[in-house]
Amino acid sequence: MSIVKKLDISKYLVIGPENTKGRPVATIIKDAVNAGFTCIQIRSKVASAKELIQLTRQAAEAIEEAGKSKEVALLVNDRLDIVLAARKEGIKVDGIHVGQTDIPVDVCREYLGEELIVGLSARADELFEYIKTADVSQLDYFGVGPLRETQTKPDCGLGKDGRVITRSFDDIAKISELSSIPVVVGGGVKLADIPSLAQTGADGFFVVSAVTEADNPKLEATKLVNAWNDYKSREKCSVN
Ligand SMILES: Cc1ncc(COP(=O)(O)OP(=O)(O)O)c(N)n1
Ligand SMILES: Cc1ncsc1CCOP(=O)(O)O
Ligand SMILES: [Mg+2]
Repeated sequence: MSIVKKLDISKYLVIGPENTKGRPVATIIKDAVNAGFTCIQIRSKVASAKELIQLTRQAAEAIEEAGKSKEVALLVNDRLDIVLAARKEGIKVDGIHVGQTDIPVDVCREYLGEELIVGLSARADELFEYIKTADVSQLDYFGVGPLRETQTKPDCGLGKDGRVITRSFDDIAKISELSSIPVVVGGGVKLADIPSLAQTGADGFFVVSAVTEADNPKLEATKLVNAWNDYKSREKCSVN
């Protein structure tokens, strides 16, 4: 089965070398995947193309070493060229995440085909209307946020008036209900937020610093995974 059909964005790590306090990106990815993270995105605003390809290779190897290549998707942020170059080198990379001002979704789809993943950050302004009306025919999921302002991406959620629009748990519940494709929520998400986020009906959470800046990334990743899974298994019991 292609990875796009079993895409799991419930526990999603976004990571680059600028986030890790000097520690190897691949080691933190391996820790996160072993802890139960289900999706990894390589995101760097400072790495060169060559470095991004190398990071993608190391990430793919880390996922492989954890024995999770068939279920954990590896995406690259922004850079269609890196996805294509990495795949040409035989690296198992599964798709791309783009934002509203990045390469258009239809171009990504044209180059990546139907078997790879294309994720898109939802707009900040008029978000409810956007989620209701956006063309999602070539998309696999929406990234939504921020829950709160974050130093990792200070421009996240910037509205037309130059102010950051944060999302309440009620907003996220509404967005999750309105969206016809899966929704993953990030931006300032910490361990204490996971139970409330899991209750919103969102398909998952994404984090950078909660894992990448932790003294013990594996322990923090495990706590995040357990918090999400605990809520979801309790929810399942109460339905059955
Ligand atoms: C899962 C996920 N959601 C949103 C984003 C933000 O993407 P974008 O708006 O393009 O901003 P940059 O990450 O490129 O700064 C994301 N990367 N991942
Ligand atoms: C990549 C990205 N996109 C929206 S917020 C963000 C960064 C979130 O970082 P953190 O989890 O450290 O707040
Ligand atoms: Mg982007």
